[in-house]
Amino acid sequence: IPTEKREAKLASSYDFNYFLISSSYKKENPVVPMRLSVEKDVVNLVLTASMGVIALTRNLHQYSGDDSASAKKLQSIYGDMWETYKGPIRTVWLARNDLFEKIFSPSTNNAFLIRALSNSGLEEFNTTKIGMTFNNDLKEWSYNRKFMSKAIMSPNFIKQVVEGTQDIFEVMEKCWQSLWENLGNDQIFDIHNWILLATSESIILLTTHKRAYSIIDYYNNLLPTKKFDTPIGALEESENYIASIRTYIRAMEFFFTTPKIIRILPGVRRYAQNLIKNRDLLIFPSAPTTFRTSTKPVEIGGYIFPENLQFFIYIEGANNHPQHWTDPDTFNPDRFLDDSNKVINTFGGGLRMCPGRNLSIIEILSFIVMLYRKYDIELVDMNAPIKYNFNIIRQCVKMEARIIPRKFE
Ligand code: HEM
Repeated sequence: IPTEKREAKLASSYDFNYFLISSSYKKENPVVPMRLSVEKDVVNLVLTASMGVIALTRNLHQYSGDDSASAKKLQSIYGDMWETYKGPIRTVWLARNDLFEKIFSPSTNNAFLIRALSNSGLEEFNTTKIGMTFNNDLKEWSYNRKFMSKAIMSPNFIKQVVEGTQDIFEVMEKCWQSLWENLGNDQIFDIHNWILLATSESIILLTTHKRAYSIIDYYNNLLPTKKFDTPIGALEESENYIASIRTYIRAMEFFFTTPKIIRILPGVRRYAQNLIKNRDLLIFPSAPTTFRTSTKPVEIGGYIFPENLQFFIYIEGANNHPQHWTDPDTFNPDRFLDDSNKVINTFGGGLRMCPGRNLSIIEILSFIVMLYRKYDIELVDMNAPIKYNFNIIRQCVKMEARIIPRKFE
């Protein structure tokens, strides 16, 4: 089908059905829209009215809040390209590396230099002209990005990352030691929280040059009878500060996705105001995201798409694609020895690629070396699914494990 006809077909296929996905993208068995007529019967009337609301909100009622889980399910049904509507907002989802090529191209002529079009929520949260992630002022964004990249790529900075991680790790070990001595060797640790505090402390140390000591705060709450002192000069209320960074990320998602009509509802309004109050507590933190907006008409996967269209890049779906890797869901680090030149888009790509990628890799590597050099980690339940939240980024919320000091002969 010529591309312009495909586009026309795509547009019309949404007009009268409320189904999750356009049948145009479905691989087989196209969806047949169900039609309801208004009858006198009250039950039917209510049903029809609900269908009307659903037709208007389209996929909104199906949105669980977890983009990654929805994407996984949708990819298994519809293949590597599909689209959804949250109310009037059309989003095209892409889940294979070759479909990202134009979006991740490093050219300055790239039609995807903007992550998301400005909307009233992002305006209210004041994030479209400052910072980086949602900054649509490309001059300002480029300046911020160069400044940050230069700062965090310098050898001196990298040295500070490794040394800082080491210091923080030693504080954590001291706390573990005391917990073992006072509560027994079989202690179960929420390993996710310790790691979250350690990495957050590291970022705080690098950005503010102040030690946060949120690990000690956390330990003091776990074992109030054997408290450690927080050293002088530490950032006060560091646990709150870290919680505030997480709230900030949640807020970005809230203001990006919640329509004004919902934001002005009494309870929701209060919530929104609290998120803004939280924003004002902070320096500007970063939030990794995986979506872009077209600023010109563009062809992807054989379809022509208009400008100002939201694209959601499902990186995980592409990274775990069976066409790309053999047994993609098997944990097999050796695969990188054979296929070391394969594309992995974990940090995005092109000019808006994650500027914190080297810092993260260095930090994760340092942390893993320090941990496994001396300890084994044993999950309490190897088969339990990972508990996580999704708001723009996916954050683990709990991971129970025993930390076992390794025995050396
Ligand atoms: C394992 C850790 C991390 C992962 C997996 C990650 C991933 C990502 C991804 C996928 C994007 C979107 C890129 C795109 O659209 O092409 C992104 C953007 C971004 N990341 Fe990260 N990131 C991580 C850590 C960090 C750290 C530590 C920082 C800050 C020091 C950071 C700062 C940013 C910023 C500022 C952006 C927006 C860039 C822009 O719009 O120009 N990230 N990240």
